[in-house]
Amino acid sequence: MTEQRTLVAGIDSSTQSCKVVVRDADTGELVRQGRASHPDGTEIDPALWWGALGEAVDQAGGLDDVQALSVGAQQHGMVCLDEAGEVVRPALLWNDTRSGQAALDLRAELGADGAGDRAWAEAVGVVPVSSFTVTKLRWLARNEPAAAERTAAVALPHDWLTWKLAGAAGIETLTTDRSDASGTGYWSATTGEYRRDLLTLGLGHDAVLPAVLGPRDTAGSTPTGAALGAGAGDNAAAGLGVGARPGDVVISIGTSGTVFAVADNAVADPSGIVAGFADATGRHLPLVCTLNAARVLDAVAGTLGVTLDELGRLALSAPAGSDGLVVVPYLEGERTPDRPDATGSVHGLTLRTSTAAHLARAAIEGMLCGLADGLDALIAQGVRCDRVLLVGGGARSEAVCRIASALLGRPVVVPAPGEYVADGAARQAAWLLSGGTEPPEWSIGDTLGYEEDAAPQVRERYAAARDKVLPQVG
Ligand SMILES: Nc1ncnc2c1ncn2[C@@H]1O[C@H](COP(=O)(O)OP(=O)(O)O)[C@@H](O)[C@H]1O
Ligand SMILES: O=C(CO)[C@@H](O)[C@H](O)COP(=O)(O)O
Repeated sequence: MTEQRTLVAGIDSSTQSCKVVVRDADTGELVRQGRASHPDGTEIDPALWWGALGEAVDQAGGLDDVQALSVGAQQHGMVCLDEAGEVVRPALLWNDTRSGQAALDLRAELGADGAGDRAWAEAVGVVPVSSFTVTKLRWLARNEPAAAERTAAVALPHDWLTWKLAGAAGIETLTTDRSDASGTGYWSATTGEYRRDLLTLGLGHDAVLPAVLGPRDTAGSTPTGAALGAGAGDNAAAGLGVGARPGDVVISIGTSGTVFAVADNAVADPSGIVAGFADATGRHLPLVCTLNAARVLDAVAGTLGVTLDELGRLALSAPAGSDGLVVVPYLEGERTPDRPDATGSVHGLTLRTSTAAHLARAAIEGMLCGLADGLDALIAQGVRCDRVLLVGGGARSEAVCRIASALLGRPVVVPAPGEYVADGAARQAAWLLSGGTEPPEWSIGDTLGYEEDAAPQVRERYAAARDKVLPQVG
């Protein structure tokens, strides 16, 4: 007789797609998985996330035999609901930069000459930039006042999906978790409390906010009786998925580029470079995020008319530093540094550097230099870095892994290609079932290690070019 095993599921509703994994709760073994695409764009009707989730679940063979599941999702997205729980307008995503001015206004309103930035960092661990929910709410209040007025509750992507999976009862039943609440700009990871005054400063009035669950709390159950975990922001879920411990720094190269670490203490960085988020285990997750990561590779591969694999091969055929060619990759504006209106630029063009190989390498180097700057900022905040783990779609490229090791000046460890956000959500669901004080031990399997000669000169030249960019037109 075959032994009945307990199954859990994890969902990653990320910027570009929805991924579902079904795993054995005890061993973590992958049993089934599915995936469906999201449309492009920086605002999206949440119904499209729900549709993609259904498609990905179907592809993963359904969830009827699953005993618990959790949702991880892109952070910060503004999902406004009215009294009846209807979506008020399409969600504005983390990478939508229209609220750049709103961010500046919110900072100035808490104090002049940098005092406002310090006040925000102390209050909620972040200094407003266009990514955060509170600045999107301010944009809404100023530009679509009727929609702001109709907004009775504000949720994040994973809150809304979890609520839908639980049957979407009234807006007062919405839940979130510490990690995602910490990216709103109106919840403090230090006190564990909402700052309703800051919500009101953004939206113009108070609203229902999701109850903030602890890592092992339940958000209810699905109609088929599966327990719902608290869920998490995608970076916190990835941290759980790779089993990050204090001393590990995770660099994720997806639509966003992120550099983060699990830490015992909260960070409050008044420069705003390091965000003082919470993690998915009850600890903290200081994090640096760039807007331009894997899509830079997509864009340059498209320009050159090559596949991503060919782009990597071309890049490795050019010398380190691309003979002085530098790509500053602000293709969607940038968040770190805070340049919502910037465009990308290419410097150092000569007859010698005007080759596909030079451009391919310079694009990968430029994208990674932004992340290397992020690692420096994290370390400057006192974060330990004993080991760097590289994950996300971009980590599937050998060229990215090799060049990352050279630019970071450290070895990098690359887990086997996988869906670590969805895995982290599944692990949280397994934790809910086990009820242990720590998540169940799941192995991430074999890893690859890359250790290249350090190339500080590449970062120095990038630093000289980094600020020489034009604003967007119009
Ligand atoms: N072999 C590869 N080489 C380089 N990049 C890759 C490769 N495979 C996938 N990617 C990149 O992965 C990205 C998607 O990564 P992912 O982590 O799934 O993003 P997100 O979670 O933000 O939706 C794509 O933009 C693509 O450029
Ligand atoms: O804004 C952040 C982190 O602060 C991003 O990391 C988003 O959470 C989007 O993630 P991906 O879709 O790129 O994984």
